[in-house]
Amino acid sequence: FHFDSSRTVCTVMADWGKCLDFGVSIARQVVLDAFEAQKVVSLKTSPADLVTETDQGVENLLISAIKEKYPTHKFIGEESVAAGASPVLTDSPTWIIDPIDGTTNFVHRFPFVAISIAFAVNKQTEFGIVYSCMEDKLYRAQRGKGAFCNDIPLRTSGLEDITKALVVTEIGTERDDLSLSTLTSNIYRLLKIPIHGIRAVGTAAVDMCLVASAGADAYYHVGMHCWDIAASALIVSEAGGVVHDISGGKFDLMSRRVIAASSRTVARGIAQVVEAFPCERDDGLPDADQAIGALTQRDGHWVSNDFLKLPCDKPCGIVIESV
Ligand SMILES: O=P(O)(O)O[C@H]1[C@H](O)[C@@H](O)[C@@H](O)[C@@H](O)[C@@H]1O
Ligand SMILES: [Mg+2]
Ligand SMILES: [Mg+2]
Repeated sequence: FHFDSSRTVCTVMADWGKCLDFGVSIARQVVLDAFEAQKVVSLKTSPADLVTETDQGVENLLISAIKEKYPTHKFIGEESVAAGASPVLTDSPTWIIDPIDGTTNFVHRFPFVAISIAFAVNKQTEFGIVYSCMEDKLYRAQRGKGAFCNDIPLRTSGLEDITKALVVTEIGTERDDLSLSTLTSNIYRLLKIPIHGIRAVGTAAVDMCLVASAGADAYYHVGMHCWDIAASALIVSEAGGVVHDISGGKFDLMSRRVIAASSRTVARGIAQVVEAFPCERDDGLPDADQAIGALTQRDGHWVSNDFLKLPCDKPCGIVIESV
């Protein structure tokens, strides 16, 4: 099976604007109509991880609208994954969808709620949009073609001096001691640099679009999901920003760790003081920390105390001569 990604991307590119504008315009009306209404709220992974019938309805609406046009494409949707669908990103053309980013805000009528849709081929995001519903701001980017908000070009602040930075992050849905102590100590260490301040809007997608539009200078988080940031990571980089792993290394969309910043200097400054707590990758593969954690010392060697499952899904042992 040879997948001609260039043709598919061009085809989808040719009319993604119309297709998505159509999908978003319907989804937008559903969200706005439901914003003031009473909601039926369910819990997912914690007492703070909320979902409503509107999240599920908007996701179904978007997926069926896109499927009608591109029946062979794949989907990673937040609520489909919650219902058991596989979140593994393959080389196939894949739509990564967060139907309502900021569900807690939506439930409480805190007016920052976004729809996030990204399109990836060969695991590379080709375009993405974030629609901030209550602000009526449509952020969009196409790889190599810049980033825009309501068709106005976006540029990050370009700030290099972290002591002058306004940083956004999220409290997330974790409520265990390790996650919360890591999260709060990260905020403490950042403020002691010092920096100008920290904000949390309640939607990762809008947080990152604030970095792209110079409303903030950086965003960092551990625990969000690929659907929260797939579109906005491209919007930040197309606005001249940088997107890295929380360690300052290479960004990995499925790792649930990110720093998006106005410059590499600011990103490095954040990476030097923030720590990550362990959280399972979106695709369920072992991450580097877990892999090392799975090793024990024996006869002076580091040996794997169980087999690591690698992307090839074949068990294998690894021996590290020295660490
Ligand atoms: O509202 P969601 O789509 O669930 O995304 C939220 C997430 O649940 C929360 O943990 C935070 O990471 C927010 O920044 C996300 O936008
Ligand atoms: Mg989200
Ligand atoms: Mg969501």
